[in-house]
Amino acid sequence: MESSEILYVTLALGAATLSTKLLTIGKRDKHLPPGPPTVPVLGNAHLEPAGYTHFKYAEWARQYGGIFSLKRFDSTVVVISDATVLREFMDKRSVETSGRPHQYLIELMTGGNVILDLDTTSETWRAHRRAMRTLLAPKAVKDFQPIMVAESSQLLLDMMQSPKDYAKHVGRYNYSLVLSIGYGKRCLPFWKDGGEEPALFRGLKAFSKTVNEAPPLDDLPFLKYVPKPWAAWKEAYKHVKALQSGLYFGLMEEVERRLASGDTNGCFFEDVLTKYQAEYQMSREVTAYLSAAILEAGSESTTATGQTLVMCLTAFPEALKKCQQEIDNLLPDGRAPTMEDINALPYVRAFVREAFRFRPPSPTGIPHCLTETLQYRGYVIPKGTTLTINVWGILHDPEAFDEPDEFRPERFLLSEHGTKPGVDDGDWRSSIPFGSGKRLCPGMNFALTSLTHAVALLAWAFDFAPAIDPVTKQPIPVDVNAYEPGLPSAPKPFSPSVTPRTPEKAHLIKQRYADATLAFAKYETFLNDEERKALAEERQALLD
Ligand code: HEM
Repeated sequence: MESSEILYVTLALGAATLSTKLLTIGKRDKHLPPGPPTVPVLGNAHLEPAGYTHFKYAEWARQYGGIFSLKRFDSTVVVISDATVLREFMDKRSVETSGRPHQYLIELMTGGNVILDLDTTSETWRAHRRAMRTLLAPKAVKDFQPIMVAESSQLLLDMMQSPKDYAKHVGRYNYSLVLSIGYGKRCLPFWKDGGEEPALFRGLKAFSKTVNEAPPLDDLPFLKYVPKPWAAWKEAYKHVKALQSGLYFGLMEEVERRLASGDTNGCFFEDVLTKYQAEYQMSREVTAYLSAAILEAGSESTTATGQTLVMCLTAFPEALKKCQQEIDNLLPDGRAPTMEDINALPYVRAFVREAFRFRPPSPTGIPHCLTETLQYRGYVIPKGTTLTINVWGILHDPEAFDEPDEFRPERFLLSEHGTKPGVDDGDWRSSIPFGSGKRLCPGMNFALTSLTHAVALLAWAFDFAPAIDPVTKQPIPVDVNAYEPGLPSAPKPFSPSVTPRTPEKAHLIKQRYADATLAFAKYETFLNDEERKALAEERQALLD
């Protein structure tokens, strides 16, 4: 054969192989669970909406069942939409179902040091997980009660003084809690006196923006090689990395300085530096990045949920009234509910559980990845498959819940999981919004305790209602369907009117805040003498 003929045959064979390969990309293997029909190359990628995917997943679950699959180009996603499948496949086979899909851009930003993104076989994951268990053990959480109570008094005062800023107040409250217990340092109302937003919030916003604006680098890896002028993410990720590591190392160094000067206050990071760093063999970098587990994981979802709770208090007057009646019956002397009172407030607890069901903060969970090929119900699901828990679909399944789109706390008084009569709820668990298996959220009990206490206090203290439009004099309706597209899922801003229920309660709110001065002092050592004096005067002035 002539050399030109050899070249021609080689090219033809190459083209044929490539087109055969291209035709298999996006195709669903016959052993996978069913799913929507695929098209070559894209698979189902063209059918998946860019935001609010949970609505589409819930629709597909009704069509294809409690376990269905999607093809995204060459990769496979399995979506779990049924409590029994969740238990059998995810929880019971957690050793194989608890990996995390690798995300190129996130790894660049975090340097592979963040618990949420690591495989469970990684040493860093194990060390961070052990540390979180120590921080969030029931006994430790009990020790932190004084600051939790003190922070809740700041929350009530802030809500009374500027209800329109409810989102900031809820964010500050949750962040200050984890900052105090983790690093022994409060977050004061940062918006006062033109203060700057905390670095954590700026870092989280920059992180989400970078991830949302980047092209699909994991699905189309060749995009990684697009030159810088056409790939803004290549600069953006460096900015995020610098912001986050600056915050984490900065906080760690602050605690180191306090330890060196003997100015300690018993916060968790003092134990990390003096004990756990050596015990869990954590490098300096791995130790610093524990912040991501404490601060980011610890405040983002709780803040989104806190905002949902304020929305529900505002939008559902009947449910608010029932919370208030229950609290008033339990505490006829009018004192504020304590954490110990929560057990005696079943309706308030049902209100919180219904809010988690009605608007779960992670409606499609956080994706896992299968680390070994598994067989389940006759399907063969290959290693590397992304596993998504369709939390929204499970908690809005009309087969399981009466009128799932209605906010009705009573359903949790009638059955343990709020399911309707006749539903076999043996496979259900109340922790579905918090993930599954080895990766189940370690902060679940802490979050439930602090949020339920906050709701009890807010309902005790205030009447909530939609704010009145100053021009039309009509209430501005709260749209309970208006949610931000990102994760965790938080309501779009709304306008609540928040009024103390009685003048006595308004006074008690100020009194509680002034009484918290001592509990706060331990966490305000970063203030200089002048700042401390000004704050003491401000607290006293409230009571004058
Ligand atoms: C309303 C509050 C919260 C919700 C809804 C929530 C939800 C979740 C979810 C869905 C996951 C993923 C679990 C999985 O992959 O299966 C998770 C992981 C995690 N959460 Fe939470 N969380 C909350 C509060 C907290 C708090 C207060 C902390 C700590 C103080 C915390 C620390 C973590 C950590 C460290 C992880 C990573 C676990 C891992 O990947 O192994 N979370 N959370």
